[in-house]
Amino acid sequence: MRSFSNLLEILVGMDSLGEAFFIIVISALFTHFIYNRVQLLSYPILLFFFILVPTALSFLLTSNLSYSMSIFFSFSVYYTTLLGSISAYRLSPVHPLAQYPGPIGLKLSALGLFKIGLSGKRFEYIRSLHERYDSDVVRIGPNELSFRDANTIRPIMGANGLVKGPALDGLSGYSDNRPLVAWRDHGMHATQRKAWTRGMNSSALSEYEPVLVRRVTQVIDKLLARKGQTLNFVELLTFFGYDFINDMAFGEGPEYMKNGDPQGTLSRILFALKAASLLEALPWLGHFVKTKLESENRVAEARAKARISRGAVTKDLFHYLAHEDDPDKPAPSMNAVAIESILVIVAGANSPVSAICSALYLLMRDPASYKKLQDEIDEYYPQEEDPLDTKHYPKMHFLDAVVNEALRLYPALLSGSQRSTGEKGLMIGSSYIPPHTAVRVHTYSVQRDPRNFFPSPDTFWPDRWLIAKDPSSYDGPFTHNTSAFIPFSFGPYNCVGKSLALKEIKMVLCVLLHRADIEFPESYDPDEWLRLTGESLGLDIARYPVVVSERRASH
Ligand code: HEM
Repeated sequence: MRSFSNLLEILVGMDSLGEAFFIIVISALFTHFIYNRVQLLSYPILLFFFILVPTALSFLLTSNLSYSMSIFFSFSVYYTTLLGSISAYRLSPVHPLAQYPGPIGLKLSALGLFKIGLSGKRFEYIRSLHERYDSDVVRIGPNELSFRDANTIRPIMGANGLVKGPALDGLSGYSDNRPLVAWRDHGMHATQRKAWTRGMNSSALSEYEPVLVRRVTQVIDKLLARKGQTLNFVELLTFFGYDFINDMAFGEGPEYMKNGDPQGTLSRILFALKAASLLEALPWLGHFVKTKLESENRVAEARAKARISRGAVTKDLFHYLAHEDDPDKPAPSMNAVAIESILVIVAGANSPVSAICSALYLLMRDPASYKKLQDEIDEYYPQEEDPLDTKHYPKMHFLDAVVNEALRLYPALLSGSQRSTGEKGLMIGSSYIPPHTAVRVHTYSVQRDPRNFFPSPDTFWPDRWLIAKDPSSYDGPFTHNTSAFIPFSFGPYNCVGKSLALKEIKMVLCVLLHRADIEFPESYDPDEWLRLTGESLGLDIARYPVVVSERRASH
């Protein structure tokens, strides 16, 4: 009461300059109040609150100050108050996320995570925060939490879990025409996913298999054509991945393995993914800037449109996405189908290639596992059997273990996929997460947590997957929590391409180790790969050189 009467006394005693500054401060506080409730995301609204209001307020000062000084002081006081008020609120105990630990820089602004993203090591940084604060929940943004506890996977990502967070809004330019992965609305997502599910069912996959066989044969022949020489494995595999996905999705493509990439298209896509990943931290920027991914998007869309107009030559993925398989259903618009093309290319090519390259890297660093896998392949595929024939893959437990272990250590989405608590908020255990909080289960931390995988959670040890099936075969403390293994995500937004991806990864590894021996050149320091591998929109795998020698000719 006393402070209120003090305030009144001050106000009454104020001169006109004091009153003017007081009004500017109150206006800035009001803008913060609005900012906390509404997204100020259109040019006219931004112009109003951030330019027009302080400009109009400067007129209150013109009776005491020159016009230019009035503008200067009005903007200075307005912005200082606004930023001060926002910062104080975000750091204060009244902020809804105040109870969760995190570095001050990240609590203050999403720019903090944006800056970490530039290093490509956001995944390692977030894991280090969980360790530093010894907490399963850390605050990684003013309004974002990261979770490390495997028990949160189901409530956050499961069937009754949360909708997608705003991270990918910026990439879609907030448009109503989005690829499947970017839909936040459960209903729209479920409708759009139906065609994808048909395009990835077992009969569709068997249509794609001859294409895969042809491309795998081609890539191994390419490798062996340069036996004894040092070659860039990741680049060749990337060419393979893009050639396969173009055939599988559009029925044809630019033939990177044959022609190389003289136009630098793939380097542009990979660079664009890095730039685009930064928009994850500041999605609202998508209202104002177009990323380089946007231009690659247009190229991919043009290819999809040409394919749809041409009609199917084979039953490729767009055969299903464009409902050519079900002519009785109303066909989706050309734009709605074409928008999927960049998702097909990027998710369909990069993720399996990253998995193959990380598995091979890890095998080459672990000669015992390398030999064990090669022995298993030789056992199932003796000389007279063809490893391109997938019939034995389901029985090859060590192959399965190698692929799982590579995906455990290097999942495609190292930092997981963002969700939002929406209007209702979320109760997890005894903690309440307030409405409109962005949350992510941090895949990299969960999959390397010793409470889920023990011993040696950071070590490539495929045998753990065999021991899990027969725990009596291991003497000592052992933990293997498969519900903490989520490389393909979990719940309604999980990876629709999982079966195709696993078939592709297994076929390449099987045929490669069947026909060739492969190792790093002596001059190469494999630790360099660990330093350079990072995170963009997905796993950004570093290149490494290999030397191959031939074991046997093809069938
Ligand atoms: C090792 C290979 C792969 C891994 C680790 C992987 C991982 C993932 C993950 C983690 C998600 C969830 C994304 C999110 O929640 O935001 C996802 C979604 C998706 N993936 Fe994959 N993926 C792989 C291969 C593929 C392939 C070959 C395709 C086929 C073209 C594909 C198509 C998709 C699509 C369309 C989605 C969106 C699903 C939806 O939102 O309903 N992925 N993938």
